[in-house]
Amino acid sequence: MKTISILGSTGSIGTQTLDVIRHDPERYRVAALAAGGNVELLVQQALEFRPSVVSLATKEAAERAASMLPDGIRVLHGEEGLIEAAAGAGAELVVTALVGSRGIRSTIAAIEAGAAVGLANKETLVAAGHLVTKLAEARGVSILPVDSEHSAIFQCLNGERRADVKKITLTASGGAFRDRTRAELKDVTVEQALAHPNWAMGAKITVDSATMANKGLEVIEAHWLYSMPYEQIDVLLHPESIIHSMVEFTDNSVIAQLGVPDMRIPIQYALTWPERRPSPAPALDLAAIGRLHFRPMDLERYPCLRMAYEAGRAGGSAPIVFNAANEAAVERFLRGEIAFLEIEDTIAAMLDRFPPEPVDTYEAIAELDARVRREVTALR
Ligand SMILES: NC(=O)C1=CN([C@@H]2O[C@H](COP(=O)(O)OP(=O)(O)OC[C@H]3O[C@@H](n4cnc5c(N)ncnc54)[C@H](OP(=O)(O)O)[C@@H]3O)[C@@H](O)[C@H]2O)C=CC1
Ligand SMILES: CC(=O)[C@@H](O)[C@H](O)COP(=O)(O)O
Ligand SMILES: [Mn+2]
Repeated sequence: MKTISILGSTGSIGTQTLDVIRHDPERYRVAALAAGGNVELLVQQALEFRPSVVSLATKEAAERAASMLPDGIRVLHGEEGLIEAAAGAGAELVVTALVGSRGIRSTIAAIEAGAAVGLANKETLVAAGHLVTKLAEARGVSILPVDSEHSAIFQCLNGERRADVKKITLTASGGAFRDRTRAELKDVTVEQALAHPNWAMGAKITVDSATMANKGLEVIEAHWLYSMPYEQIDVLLHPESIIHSMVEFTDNSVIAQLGVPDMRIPIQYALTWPERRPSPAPALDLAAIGRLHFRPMDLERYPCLRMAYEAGRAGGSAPIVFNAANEAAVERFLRGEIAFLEIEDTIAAMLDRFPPEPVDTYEAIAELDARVRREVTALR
């Protein structure tokens, strides 16, 4: 039986992780669940899975949850509650499914406690990849990718020698606007940006898919997870999201991982690795799909991806600035305060305003992240 804590249990990844657990209940015990403000769903999950710790974002939310839960469950809140859920509930594996850079601190806490990490929160590696990978190595802790592309690469690299890898290729669906020109992006609405063609995900990542910032974050995530130079990380448009990513070797052999676009497959692999188990997700039927399509990536069409490559290559503070500017701009877009194309303008402005410099501690990352957010909020 594996003991698991889930940070962000009420979100898209969190609820699908619980679905994987529900499908194979003898194998898992849930140690802790942490969420933001969705008290009703968290309480429902706690009554079903009986963790010893739950945490919510605020004291008020935690008090409301406590009034609905039995005495045996400790109800915590805020950053301290998150850290306790990550590090104090005895989990062997912590699934990090918070959205955004607020996931960094609790991921570090899980690693410091010696727990393996099922990493969905890609912003952690984008902003703190240099610290988190070093810490995980020092503690002998595995970071198991949940992100579908990185799970695919993880599976393709199984048993291979790193020296034999020529390049990795991340596939990109193109998101909600894959068939629009840049001119056609001027007046797109929030509702249109949230209509991802293949995946049902949280709002922030769905907008990131539409701007291609998601693939930019994933390029940086792959750089840290697989110690891969940016020159050896490619992106290929693949509208069907059936090939989740691939690895090309020195002999020009290419190994790809395929499956239906259902996150329960990569989530489950992070939970069961190195074993495989029957999945609640449907099987892939290539004959029914018939054809798969591919298009080259155009960095002029997708400046967010170009800026992510540049920020990743520059290193130091640049990916932190890219990530914080993107998060704050997407929040503003979702609130209707800025237009879709102003997301990329905001990132460009922040990368100009904050030239790359070394950032070597978690505290310095958090401080820079907050400064960039303040600047974005103050724009216009
Ligand atoms: N969804 C997907 O298919 C994929 C997601 N990812 C990555 O996984 C991460 C999660 O994405 P996704 O599940 O889509 O996001 P969602 O928005 O669906 O879920 C976010 C979760 O974070 C919780 N949360 C928000 N604020 C706080 C807070 N202050 N304290 C504690 N918890 C908080 C939310 O709680 P509440 O709802 O209760 O407020 C919710 O449980 C992201 O980094 C994303 O990029 C990667 C690959 C695929
Ligand atoms: C499911 C998953 O891993 C997402 O990150 C997905 O990759 C988003 O799709 P895009 O390829 O459109 O970014
Ligand atoms: Mn992905």
